Amino acid sequence: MSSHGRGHPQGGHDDNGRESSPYIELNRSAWAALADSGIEDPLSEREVAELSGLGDELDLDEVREVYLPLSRLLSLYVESAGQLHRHQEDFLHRRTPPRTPFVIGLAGSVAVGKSTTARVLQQMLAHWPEHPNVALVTTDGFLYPNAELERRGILDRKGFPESYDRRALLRFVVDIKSGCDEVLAPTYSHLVYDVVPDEKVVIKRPDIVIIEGLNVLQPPRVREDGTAGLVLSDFFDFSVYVDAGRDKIRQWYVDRFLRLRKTAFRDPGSYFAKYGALSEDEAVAEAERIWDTINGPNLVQNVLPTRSRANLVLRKDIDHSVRYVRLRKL
Ligand SMILES: Nc1ncnc2c1ncn2[C@@H]1O[C@H](COP(=O)(O)OP(=O)(O)O)[C@@H](O)[C@H]1O
Ligand SMILES: CC(C)(COP(=O)(O)O)[C@@H](O)C(=O)NCCC(=O)O
Repeated sequence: MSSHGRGHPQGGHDDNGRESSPYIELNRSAWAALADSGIEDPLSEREVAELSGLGDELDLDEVREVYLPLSRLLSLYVESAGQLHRHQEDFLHRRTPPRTPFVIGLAGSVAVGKSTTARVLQQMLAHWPEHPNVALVTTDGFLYPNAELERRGILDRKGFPESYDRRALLRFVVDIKSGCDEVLAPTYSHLVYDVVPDEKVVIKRPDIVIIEGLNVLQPPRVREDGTAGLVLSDFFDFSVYVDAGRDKIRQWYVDRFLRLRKTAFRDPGSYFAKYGALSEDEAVAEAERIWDTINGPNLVQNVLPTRSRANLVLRKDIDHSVRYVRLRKL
């Protein structure tokens, strides 16, 4: 265990008598010190402001202290994955190895700020000349359409594992990893609260693909005969879990709902336009109801249990800044 990290109760002891653990936990300043001080600011103040999601605080310090070390670490992983892939192709005597994009899974609760993290990583990784083409895909496009969720009686379980077309998601990531020149991803509109049937994201010859969503780290389901198939995360080269205390995330969800009430919900096309007329107290009660019946239970039952599977956990404080980082070192 590092002197600046925190101990873990699980595991025995290593040769030096220290507690052994597959994780290393670094507080913010210890993690920030891993950024190469020789590198100038990777993003401008304006870029940072544009990347920040609704209600998500993001500033240059966060980029320098949290995301710069992370993008350096990820670049090491990208390089070594590329080398390993080339060695394996040599072993197979394949003369023209297919390109295999590096895939990053990004998980975490609704309203924890995954999309901001994903956008920052996308921009920063694209600044490295070795891998300029970084694509970002959110899994909400793979949700079943509302009509299908209704037919299955699970419209009030949007975001739960069964609300996604998991087979299509798996096919998508296999196509990406197989080096297909062009892969299409379906899209979702938060405004309409449904998938958009005719709108696809086109992913062309990417170097890196970030797949962001609540349930990207779900383990496989065990079939009746005891076997289990492949899952999305089997194709991840690295995974990040954005984490915060449950009460904090609930608060952020309610705060965001109140902000959306003054912005997006005013749009007559919004599924939530009906909430525009609610008083502040009624809006808080409605946001808390949605949280306590859908997003909160999904977090506890399905999302949180996948946290230990991530290579890296970014743990946020109430002000949305990352307080410590936990890396799987083994
Ligand atoms: N009802 C909504 N109307 C418009 N935008 C929304 C709505 N709900 C969420 N969003 C936006 O969609 C994005 C994804 O939100 P979410 O899935 O909660 O993930 P996260 O907060 O972890 O990024 C965020 O940028 C958020 O501001
Ligand atoms: C669309 C979502 C399931 C998130 O999907 P993701 O991109 O994580 O796959 C979520 O934002 C959502 O709408 N949940 C349903 C409950 C609610 O209205 O907040």
